Amino acid sequence: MNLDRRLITLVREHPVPFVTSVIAAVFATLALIAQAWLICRTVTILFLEPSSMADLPVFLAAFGIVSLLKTALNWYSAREAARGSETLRQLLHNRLTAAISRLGPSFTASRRSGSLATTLQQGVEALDPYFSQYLPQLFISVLVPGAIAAAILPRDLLSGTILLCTAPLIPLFMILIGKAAQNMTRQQWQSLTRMSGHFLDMLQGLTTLKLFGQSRSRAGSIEEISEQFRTSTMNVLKIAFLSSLTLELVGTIGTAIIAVQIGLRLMAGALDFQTAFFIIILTPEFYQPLRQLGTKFHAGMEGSSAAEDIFPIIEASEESRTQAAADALVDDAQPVTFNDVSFTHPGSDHAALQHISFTLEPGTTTALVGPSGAGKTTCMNLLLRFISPSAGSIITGTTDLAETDRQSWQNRIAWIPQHPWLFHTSIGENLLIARPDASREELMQAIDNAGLHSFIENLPDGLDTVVGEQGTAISGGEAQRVAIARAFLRNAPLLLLDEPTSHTDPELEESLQLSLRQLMQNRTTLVIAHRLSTIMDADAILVLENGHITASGTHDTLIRQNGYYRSAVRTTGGNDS
Ligand SMILES: Nc1ncnc2c1ncn2[C@@H]1O[C@H](COP(=O)(O)OP(=O)(O)OP(=O)(O)O)[C@@H](O)[C@H]1O
Repeated sequence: MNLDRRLITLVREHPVPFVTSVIAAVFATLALIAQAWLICRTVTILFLEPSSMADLPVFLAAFGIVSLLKTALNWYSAREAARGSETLRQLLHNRLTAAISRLGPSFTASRRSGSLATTLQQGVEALDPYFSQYLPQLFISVLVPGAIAAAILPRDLLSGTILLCTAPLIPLFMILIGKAAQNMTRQQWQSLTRMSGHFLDMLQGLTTLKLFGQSRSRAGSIEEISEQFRTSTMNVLKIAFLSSLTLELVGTIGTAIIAVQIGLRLMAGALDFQTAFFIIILTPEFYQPLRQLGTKFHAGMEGSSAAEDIFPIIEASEESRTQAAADALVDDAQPVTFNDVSFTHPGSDHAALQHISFTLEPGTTTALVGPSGAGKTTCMNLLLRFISPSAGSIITGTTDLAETDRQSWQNRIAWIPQHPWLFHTSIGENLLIARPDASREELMQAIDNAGLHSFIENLPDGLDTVVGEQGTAISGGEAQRVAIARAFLRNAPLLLLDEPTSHTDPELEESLQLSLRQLMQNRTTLVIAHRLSTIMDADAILVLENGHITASGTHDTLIRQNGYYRSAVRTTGGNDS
């Protein structure tokens, strides 16, 4: 019946609007029964009991009041359900966003951005009809027919029994059809997320596609995926129409049986007119909620499918939070030691790191060098706690990093990635992201230290100039300076630095290095070195090859050994890894 346990648990957290909605719907049904009785009374007086004509104005007035009440109650029921749905969707959206941010970049990197965005937006929105229509309707379709049957049974046992016997056929058919439709709805949802992922991928890589003359063939594959989505949508719609038709049929046949047997008994004089009329009016209303449940069934299935995408993300992040909740706060400046660490990426058949051991001594600079794919970024991600070791441990002081609070650990880190991300907002806000409570003086000092002063002075609106996506264009070197300024603002004891591979002009390069050297002073630094020339002064250089540390030492000791480091320095002239 599309009753996802996790969605129901969510409703239990905020049950009031839903309970109110169902109660209002039940009262609306009572008003409907009263309305039916008043109509019967009025018609009976008009045609069969002229002697009671004096009571007619009272019945008409009561009919007007009850009709108004019923309309108001139905409106209130729908409004409460919509309010409950709004609260739950907001709650789920917040939890999902928090879960994604808690799971971090290694999680987002493992998912296609487009499909993640679809889950976050359309997935949560797909739950609106589930919460606001399908779920209340489930209760209404039990309570309302129940109330109507209770009103009919004491007046006419036969009609009541026919209603009670035919009613279960509707949910029975719904379950049978639902089972067939479940897979199709799932397929439709998967096609949608796949299509979104593919589309975003294509948009982001449009330059590359154009350059290689592949944009047309890629447009073809978008067409193919859209066609798959269209086919799966049509399949789902076919089932939805089929289920509506079946349920309508059951409702119509049930109504017809009641009408025929009532007509026959009325003609035979076995039933009085008022009771017969009362039952005839109420019978379609008896089937109505069940029919509506049929039309909302599709919304229920879509909600359940979306939930299957949403909840695994929240549950995965809950696991990591449970672990973090028991954690201690991180101690201050301490050596950080990799103790026999191994790591295999999920889904990969080989280990990215195998039995790695080294120590970052406080206040020193350690450089990681090695060919592409050696495991340098994996080391950095382990330190950033975007991922955790598959075996071995990382120790800070005497505490296992896994037992410390992740946020408090990350607060002690300044990270300069290879491609710093600039948000579509002012340059000032882009900098303050590193420390939102920084004073104006601290911000200006960081800008000075990073050598960004003249760049910002020349921007049309200074610090308020919008940069990032579609904002003022910013060069790779300037973006790197923004990252350095962020690190100055962060003022964290542990500095992780992924050197940019692109060459800037020598003058800019020199001034970037100056800023970096100033930043590295008195901090524990780990640098992924792509330009070997920049790490000659490092306190320790670790050579990483194929997931193993194959050599370590200073520049002077390593250059004397016949290994990767010496050959890399010789082949690149000390300029590139
Ligand atoms: N998300 C991932 N899933 C599966 N395997 C991965 C993933 N990320 C990296 N790897 C693999 O792990 C190994 C180490 O990769 P890593 O990115 O750490 O190397 P690297 O030394 O930083 O390379 P580069 O200098 O080119 O950035 C490689 O074999 C890579 O293919």
